[in-house]
Amino acid sequence: MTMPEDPAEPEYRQRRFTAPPGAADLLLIRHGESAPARPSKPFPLVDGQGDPELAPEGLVQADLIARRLGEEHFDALYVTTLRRTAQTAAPLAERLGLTPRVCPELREIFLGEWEGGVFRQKVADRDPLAEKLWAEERWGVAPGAEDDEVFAARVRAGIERIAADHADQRVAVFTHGGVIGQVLALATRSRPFAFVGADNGSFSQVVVHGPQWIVRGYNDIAHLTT
Ligand SMILES: O=C(O)[C@H](O)COP(=O)(O)O
Repeated sequence: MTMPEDPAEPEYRQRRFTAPPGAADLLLIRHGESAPARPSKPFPLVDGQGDPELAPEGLVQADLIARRLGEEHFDALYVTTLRRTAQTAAPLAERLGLTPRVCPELREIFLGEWEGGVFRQKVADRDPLAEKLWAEERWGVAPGAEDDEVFAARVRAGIERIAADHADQRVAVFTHGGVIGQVLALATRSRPFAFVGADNGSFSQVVVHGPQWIVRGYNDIAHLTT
């Protein structure tokens, strides 16, 4: 026999996630597809780093990002020093009436002698050093590349700076595949490359609350596949 419910008894529903007070809610967006690398025409460099423009496919992805997010609220948009992030942010920035800010710390890993498009060729050719880089999960295997710990520290500094400037706010950060992988590795203490390979135009989400970085999503591409 079931007992009748006592209307005075308290009940406890499952809790929905809410960001802790003071946290910054960061949507990490990988830029759209960039122009193909051609051995005869290396990418222009900015501070030594390859700076291709978006490919036509990347421009379409930028529009799809703006269509998905254009009715949502963001307090700020960030891009890096590399034009593929600014080009990807442009349609959303226009819809929202926000001017993107630049976070240099969240520029891509510096790949030394493999900048300008060479990295893609080495990977496609299954160059032994490229195979070693993937096997050991260390960018520093590329000749002259940025040290992995230095990269991790600057990415951490960039995320911490944005989080400090945007407590209780929501921010879209247009950045790079290597950077998104690094942010999620820092958040989860995972293998270094466990989250490398986010798709162009994808969304990943991290809620940053001091040293506590809460992962809310990785590689959401629903807006690109409809
Ligand atoms: O394909 C590339 O050029 C590298 O993987 C760089 O990735 P990114 O375009 O996300 O910076």
